Amino acid sequence: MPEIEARISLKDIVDSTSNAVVAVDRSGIIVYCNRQVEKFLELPAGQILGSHVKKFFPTTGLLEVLKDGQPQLGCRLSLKNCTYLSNRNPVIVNGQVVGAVAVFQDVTEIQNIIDELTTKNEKIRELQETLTNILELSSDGIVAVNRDYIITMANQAFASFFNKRVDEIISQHVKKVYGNPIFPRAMETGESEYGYITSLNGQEIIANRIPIKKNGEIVGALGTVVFKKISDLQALSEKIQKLRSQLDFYKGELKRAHRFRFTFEQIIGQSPAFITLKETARRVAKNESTVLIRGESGTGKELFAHAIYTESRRNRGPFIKVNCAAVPENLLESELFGYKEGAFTGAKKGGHIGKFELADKGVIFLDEIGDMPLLMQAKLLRVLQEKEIERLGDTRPRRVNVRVIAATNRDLEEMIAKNEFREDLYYRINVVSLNIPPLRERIEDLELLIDHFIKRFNKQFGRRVTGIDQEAMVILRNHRWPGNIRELENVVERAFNILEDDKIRKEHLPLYLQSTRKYKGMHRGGLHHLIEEIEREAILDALKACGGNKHQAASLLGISRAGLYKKMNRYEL
Ligand SMILES: Nc1ncnc2c1ncn2[C@@H]1O[C@H](COP(=O)(O)OP(=O)(O)OP(=O)(O)O)[C@@H](O)[C@H]1O
Repeated sequence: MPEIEARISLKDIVDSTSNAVVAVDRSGIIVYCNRQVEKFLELPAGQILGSHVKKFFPTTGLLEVLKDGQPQLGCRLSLKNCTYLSNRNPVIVNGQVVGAVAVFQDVTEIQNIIDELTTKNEKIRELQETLTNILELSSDGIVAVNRDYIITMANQAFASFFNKRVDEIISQHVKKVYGNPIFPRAMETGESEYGYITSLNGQEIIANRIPIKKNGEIVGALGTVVFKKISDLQALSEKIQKLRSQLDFYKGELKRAHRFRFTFEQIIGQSPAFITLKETARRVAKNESTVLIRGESGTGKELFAHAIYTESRRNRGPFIKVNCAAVPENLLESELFGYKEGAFTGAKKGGHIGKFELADKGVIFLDEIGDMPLLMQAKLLRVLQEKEIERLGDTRPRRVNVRVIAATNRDLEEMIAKNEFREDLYYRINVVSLNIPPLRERIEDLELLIDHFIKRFNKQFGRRVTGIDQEAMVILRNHRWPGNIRELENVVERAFNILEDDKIRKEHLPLYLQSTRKYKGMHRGGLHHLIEEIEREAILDALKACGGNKHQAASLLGISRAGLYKKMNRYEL
């Protein structure tokens, strides 16, 4: 020992520690500092010794230690962005405090670690709170177990299956809480299972079980109850089914609406009366009034109804068409107003939405309103007045926001006189009336219309037909056009099917239009055969001109409907 003392002084030892050491005398004057202090203050000892300690360490506690003789241990202080732990002790000689010494240790790194841990702890606490919130907000029952089937986490929705609180089931073995543990498979195979049916406390449920893995090893499992009652699922499935069929319907209607979305620009006609009519219709489109469109068959009533809808504020809503003449009388009510599930035998499950409900916020187009049975007319009137419908078999009224556009080719005034049409309904729907003139009354539009159809069929057939020759034009101009524009459209389409060059000529027109053709074919089977051939072709043409409507075709041909059916049978049409 004495030898070591000779070679290593006490100063050398104190200088070698990583701690800084400062000693003051009774009056606080620095009498000693080691090399760490010189380094820290970046001054040589000569400039430190003899100065008052406050000069270099303004917050020092050494003066207090000098005063009360009590050591101060483990004090934390910050100097030059570093954190130090300081132990301050009095220097006592002969029972008297003759000075004080402070030893500082740089703990910045430790402090940084502590700070980091504190922040992490805070984050963990926040995460825990979020998780607890999620668990409690979820209406699905959630439970987690560890490898030993001890419940480590659960929410109230799950605990409620057993009429318990969460804290009563946490840390319990699953078997203690409920008889049939739902986890073994997930725990053993490590595979998730979704949507399996099981029972929990006597209640049939649909659940998922998912293994919890850590570093590839199964450490537990998570169970979630998706449906508390199977009946919930059935109700949901029915709802989806219903929505799906509604969606299909809407898709179809949307397609139709896109296909047939007509504007006034597409309604061809330059005759003065027609221009005035279009202007009136445009104006009418902007308000909400019910519109009655009148005109012979094929004059473009539906086209006008569409254009009014397209130009109206309701054009983002649906356009729903009902052909009152085409729907059998006994089905018209359910077609218009829908029915409730079980309303009658054969009623669809989930009921059926009527056209009025489907047209909500849009337009309903009641075509051939003159053919609506009287009983339905009364029901329609009530809906128009009350703006509410009742589904068949349902007493709950449902509000509908629908604009009505009706059309007919019948003489409603005459029908009223014969008690075939209700006068009150007539006044309800006849708020604004648009009369579309037949083609023969605006024959000046014929050429324009033919041009329009030629362009359309050129596109459709990929042809380059340039027009119609003079002879054919004269024939068409002299025709009475009982089938109106529809008939003309069919005549042009028929010509496209037979012509080979670029002009429509007389021979491309249907037989009933070309008066000379009758005599061809005499040689083939005599007069009787010829008459039959002409009759057959005339029926075909009339049907085409009337879009397949037999009632109209019969009146076009000037025969009864029964007569038309007979002839159609005979010619196997
Ligand atoms: N002004 C027109 N311009 C162009 N095409 C027209 C015009 N008017 C009618 N059409 C066409 O004629 C055909 C018949 O029109 P629409 O169905 O609108 O007649 P409608 O009066 O409603 O017939 P119906 O009384 O038989 O129901 C449609 O193909 C339509 O596109």
